[in-house]
Amino acid sequence: MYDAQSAKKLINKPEDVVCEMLEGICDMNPNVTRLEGFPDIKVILRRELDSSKVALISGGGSGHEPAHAGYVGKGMLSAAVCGDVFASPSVDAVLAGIRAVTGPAGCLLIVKNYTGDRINFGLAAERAKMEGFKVEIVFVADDCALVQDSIPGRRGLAGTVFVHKVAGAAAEAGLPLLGNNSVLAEARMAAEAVGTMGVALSVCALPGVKPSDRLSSGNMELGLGIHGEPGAETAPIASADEVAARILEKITSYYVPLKEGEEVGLMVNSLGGTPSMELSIVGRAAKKWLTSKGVQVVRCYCGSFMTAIDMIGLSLTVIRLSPPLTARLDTPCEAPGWPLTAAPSLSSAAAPIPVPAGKLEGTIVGNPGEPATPSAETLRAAIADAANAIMQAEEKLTGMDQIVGDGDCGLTFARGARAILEDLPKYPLNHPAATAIQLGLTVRRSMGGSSGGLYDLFFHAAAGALKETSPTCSASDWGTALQAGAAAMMRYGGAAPGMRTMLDALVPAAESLLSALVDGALPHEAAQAAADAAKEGVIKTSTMAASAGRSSYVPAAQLNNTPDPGAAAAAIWLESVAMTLRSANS
Ligand SMILES: Nc1ncnc2c1ncn2[C@@H]1O[C@H](COP(=O)(O)OP(=O)(O)OP(=O)(O)O)[C@@H](O)[C@H]1O
Repeated sequence: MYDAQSAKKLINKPEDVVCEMLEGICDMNPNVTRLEGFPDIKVILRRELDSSKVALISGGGSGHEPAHAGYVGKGMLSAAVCGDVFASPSVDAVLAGIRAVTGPAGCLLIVKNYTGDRINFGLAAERAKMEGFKVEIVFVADDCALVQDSIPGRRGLAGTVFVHKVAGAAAEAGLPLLGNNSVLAEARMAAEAVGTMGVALSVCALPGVKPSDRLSSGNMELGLGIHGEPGAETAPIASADEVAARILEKITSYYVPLKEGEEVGLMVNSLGGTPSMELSIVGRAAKKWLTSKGVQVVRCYCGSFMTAIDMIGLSLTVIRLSPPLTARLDTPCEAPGWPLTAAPSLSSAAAPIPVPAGKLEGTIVGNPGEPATPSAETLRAAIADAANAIMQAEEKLTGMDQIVGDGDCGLTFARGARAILEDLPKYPLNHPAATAIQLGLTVRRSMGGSSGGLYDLFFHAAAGALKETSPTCSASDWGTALQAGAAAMMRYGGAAPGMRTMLDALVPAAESLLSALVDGALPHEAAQAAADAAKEGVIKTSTMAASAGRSSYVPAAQLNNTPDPGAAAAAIWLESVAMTLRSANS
């Protein structure tokens, strides 16, 4: 019995996945349809076919989407013949596909090199020829993991998609099936120019099947296929840069040797479970590696092209290009699986575009060259200690935010604190208002997120309040500045105390600071009163309902007993300031 709970897959029944997926593909793409005989015959084909052009068919087991049904469209495949998950389609299905799309111009079958696909596509081609169809086959064997002379030979991997694209554009351009200048010749040229190798961090989970626990945490497999079979080598997980280098060394050392100045295309292919973020990081490393070898990476493709269901991992494919081959890759096509890729339209390398400086940026109002006054030294220590305290609390803040928010609070605050420590030597500490402006600019540049914007507002409003008195600031000026900062957060952030935000720490802190001073407290005592009020505010947030920030999206029951991380951060830096003032006073 299928256990949806433990399988964690958005399917109905494991036995229906392929049919329902293909129905979905047709429902969502008005340019394709299914062939009669479905579901025994699982062929997805273009609704409008031009029989004067060579037809292209590919296919194989399902589970590699968008390969191959996602590549059916004008300019790429005429049809995709789909098998069950990781199982080659039947001879009858391939033959039905050939009969359906092949006109007088003939048909090319692009087949990944697997024994089952070779047999079923090969037999279907032979039978179709006997029926009078012009049919040719190109096998793609782009796997670079092993130097292999065994019978099955190298596997067909993501490089197959380049062959689809090149042959598809050639067919669309009206080239004949056979001859020197033909669809077959171009498909072969692409197949010979391409090499692929993958890395996996997890084993894929077939619908309804418990995945193997072969890959322990901390390990990766290099040189795998796309059917969950073990890789050629198991190794401890390495960095993106190292993995890209290891894969590319292997690809280019034997199968796709590259000369300096040669042009290549690069494909970064998710095996199904890898986030775009990681694909881009590896893509960056791969492009850098190739460029460092003097190779020109003229096209990059990044995304899901040939997956292994939900496997975490990716493959890199390198294709040696010449201008005609590149032009085939650039030809527009209507297959939804092929990406809209930017071909460089400008000749010079892309350099970052400079941002015109705003009025405030870089304008240091005070003079950092002046000798520091004693209060400037205290301010420096207070800022440094507070930033260090926030950095030390990163893990704690993240832990809270993972329960009540989006899990980035510790990172965001630590990023801001680190940047403040970097910028601190440049702050005009003799001039508190100017320093507050610089603090605002630092957090604006570094923190990001809602809390970064809110602290930017906070510091700029605080600077406004300090300007009246700057450069000499009393403790009550600092209290007023704290109050003004919190008021600006409320004005623009829309929250108020009681809504489970950092205001629940900052507002009582400002009030306590000012009232302690009115009661005759010394500055460091008033600062301690502010820190204590902030801590009490933090405790209160644990039982508050959230009506602002990410916590407002979290179910109320999950919030209970965990304080608001932004409030906790405020209490941490206020406590640190109080300690610094206390030691400056002793
Ligand atoms: N409107 C607001 N006013 C005051 N403080 C807020 C507000 N929204 C969020 N916060 C505070 O910011 C902290 C982090 O908030 P949140 O997780 O919403 O933002 P973020 O992660 O910094 O940014 P993003 O919204 O881009 O994810 C919260 O713990 C809360 O204290």
